[in-house]
Amino acid sequence: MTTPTSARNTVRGTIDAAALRVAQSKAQVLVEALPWLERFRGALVVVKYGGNAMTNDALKAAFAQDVAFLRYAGLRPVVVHGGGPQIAEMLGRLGLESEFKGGLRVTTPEVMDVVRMVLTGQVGRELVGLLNQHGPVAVGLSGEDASLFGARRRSTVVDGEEVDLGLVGDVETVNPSAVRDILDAGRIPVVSTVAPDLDVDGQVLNVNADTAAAALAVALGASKLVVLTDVEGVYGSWPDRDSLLSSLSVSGAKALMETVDAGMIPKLEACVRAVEQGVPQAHVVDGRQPHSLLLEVFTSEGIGTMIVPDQTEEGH
Ligand SMILES: Nc1ncnc2c1ncn2[C@@H]1O[C@H](COP(=O)(O)OP(=O)(O)O)[C@@H](O)[C@H]1O
Ligand SMILES: CC(=O)N[C@@H](CCC(=O)OP(=O)(O)O)C(=O)O
Repeated sequence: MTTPTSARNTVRGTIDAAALRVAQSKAQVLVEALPWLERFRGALVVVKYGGNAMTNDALKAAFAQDVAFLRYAGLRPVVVHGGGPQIAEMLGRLGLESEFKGGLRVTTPEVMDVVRMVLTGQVGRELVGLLNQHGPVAVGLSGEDASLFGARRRSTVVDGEEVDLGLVGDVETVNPSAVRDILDAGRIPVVSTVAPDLDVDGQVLNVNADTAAAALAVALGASKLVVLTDVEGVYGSWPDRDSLLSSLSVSGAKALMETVDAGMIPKLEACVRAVEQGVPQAHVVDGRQPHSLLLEVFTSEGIGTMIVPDQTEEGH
């Protein structure tokens, strides 16, 4: 844990006008956060951290600072992480191949072993370690623990044809009691999204982390779902960089799903699912920008794209 340095017993000298302006602008940042601190005090926020946003150690450390900040500011963050690129890297090292269809990884039993090992044993552990540098707060668990998730196998449709994805599932049941226990103890749950198969005892399924995060946000009655990814937000006409949307209604998001590329489909599906089932707002935010989570929660303009129920035009 970092200890704040004390300025006591040191001579400051004269504060010049420029230094005073800097100090005042720092105070202004804190004051701008006040209404959001008041509004979200005690609020449960599910944060989905995508593997593509974990590009370097500094960014991961900044993410851990943000989540710890939320916790110490009195919110109740729940982290749900992905790890697609990390799974790909390990598959490569082991000489195994896998392909994506409709944004989902075709998962053989061998690939499933690697998915489980990387998500629960590697990515989840690393995030828990980073968070615990800010105090003994983070507890990792997977969708297998205390029956957190239950999933059923799913297929996908590509070019009008149904395609088998192997051991890939959709989360159909959520038992959030283990997550609640961790929250009630004042800690931060860090969830890996491997899920037991409801139809085959002992079988686990690979589920998309965006959709699992949405299902958990609904089951927990979260105030927000924030999806951190590798793009500034949702673009109305991708890849036109002038078409970044600051907010989007559920109907708008559904219409857009017809046009977006693979990676964005599960994200929009997840946000729509969360908002339709009672989460007041979902956000797609650029995880490559340090502290994007803090900017989303504690600044008046927020960042990225906010998805809200139809006919809602409120600030974040
Ligand atoms: N309309 C759109 N707006 C933003 N990104 C889009 C859109 N359509 C497709 N994309 C693609 O979706 C990607 C995000 O998905 P993905 O890479 O799977 O993220 P993650 O690993 O965080 O789950 C973006 O990098 C972009 O290439
Ligand atoms: C079925 C499916 O595609 N599962 C994903 C699970 C990890 C994930 O979703 O990671 P990101 O959030 O980093 O994309 C996969 O195997 O890559």
